Amino acid sequence: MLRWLTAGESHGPALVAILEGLPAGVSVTSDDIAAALLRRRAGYGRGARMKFEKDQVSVIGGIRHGITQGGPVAIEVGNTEWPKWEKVMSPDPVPAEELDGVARNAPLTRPRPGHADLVGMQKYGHTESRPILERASARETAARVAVGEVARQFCRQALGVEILSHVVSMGPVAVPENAPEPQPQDLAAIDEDPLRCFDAQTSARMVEEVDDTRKSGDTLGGVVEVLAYNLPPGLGSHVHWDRRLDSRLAGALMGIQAIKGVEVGDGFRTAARRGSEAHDEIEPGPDGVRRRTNRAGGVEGGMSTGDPLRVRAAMKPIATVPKALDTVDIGTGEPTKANHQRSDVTAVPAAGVVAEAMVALVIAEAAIEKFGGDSLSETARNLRGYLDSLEIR
Ligand SMILES: Cc1cc2nc3c(=O)[nH]c(=O)nc-3n(C[C@H](O)[C@H](O)[C@H](O)COP(=O)(O)O)c2cc1C
Ligand SMILES: C=C(O[C@@H]1CC(C(=O)O)=C[C@@H](OP(=O)(O)O)[C@H]1O)C(=O)O
Repeated sequence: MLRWLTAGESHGPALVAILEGLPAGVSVTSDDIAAALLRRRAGYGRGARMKFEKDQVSVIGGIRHGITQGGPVAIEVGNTEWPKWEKVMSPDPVPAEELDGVARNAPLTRPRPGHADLVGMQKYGHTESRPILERASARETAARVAVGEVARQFCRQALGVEILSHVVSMGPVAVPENAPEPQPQDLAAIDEDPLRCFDAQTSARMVEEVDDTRKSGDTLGGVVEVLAYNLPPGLGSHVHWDRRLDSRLAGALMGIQAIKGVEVGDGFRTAARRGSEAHDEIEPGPDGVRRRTNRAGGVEGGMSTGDPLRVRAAMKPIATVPKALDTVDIGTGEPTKANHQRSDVTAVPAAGVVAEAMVALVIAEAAIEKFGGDSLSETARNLRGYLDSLEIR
């Protein structure tokens, strides 16, 4: 069984993540994790914070000399901005006079629409939103990407699975429906594109859209697509709702801050088609049976089919809109404008990197469930044995 958890706040000293249940023998270094975190920070449209803040990776346990040992993998992602927040976010009590007049400590009583602020204050009994927004912030996704990188290496080394993502729409600007699907070797080129879009012409139009939006004091959302190649057939199961691979992927993607819709395969587009145009017909192929198309996105009956996995996640526009939205000051009860300091214009490219991490964690979990193994070689051997013994190919 694979389990993982994160802890930490946006302006705390560090985020931490623990990944438990991963076989021994996966090669992964702090540099691999740091590189994954750098990818998450990149992307046109992100705000000032991405420039001055740095992630500091320390592996606390579970990896020795670049190889997982079989015990829990614990990773700390330190925040270089912590000295500025040491008093405001101190875990221990701070004398009142030391906080007097500290601007960062001013109570945030103007909850931002579209954030966890208002309902979080109600639910947890706070009179200001700092305690809520610190944990709700998508800074937490740095910890997910850290453990997601370990899971990705497991997927690659044990299963030969490669995971990538690209931005397919930014606000109203979308990649054409018939554009070619990126392949694993295209990931480096996608990462070089300012919007992580696999279509240079569309990317240029997306950049313009982000610039226009920034100028008008507004924000943007969009859609990312994650692809996973070389999955074996049979991860997940049709027998129970929470064992379905599609439901687990949907939950994992919806669990990313600001994701409001998930599509598996052609998803919502399928709903508009007739049945004869919606499914993937089966035919004899040179290596056994195969599907003629992959409209289902590599999942049928809640199980991976062996065709490329294709899922999309729709991100809402950033909620901390610079031309601040209407709210109520909880201290006075008066209408006012929401708290705003700065924000990303869009974080869709970063959301794609986070989505890759979530997909890697779900695939790793489903593979460990099916193939077991306390070491990488044992998992790989069990996978080979399963593939060799498949009666229908
Ligand atoms: C990578 C990433 C970066 C984000 N950056 C911001 C941001 O700068 N400003 C903002 O208001 N929301 C940002 N968000 C979204 C908020 O965290 C999210 O909307 C908020 O926590 C409320 O959660 P909900 O949208 O899922 O309801 C970001 C999300 C992600 C995934
Ligand atoms: C710090 C990160 O993202 C932050 C996520 C975030 C939010 O509300 O989710 C809001 C912004 O922070 P702030 O409100 O302090 O400017 C982003 O910069 C990160 O991704 O590392």
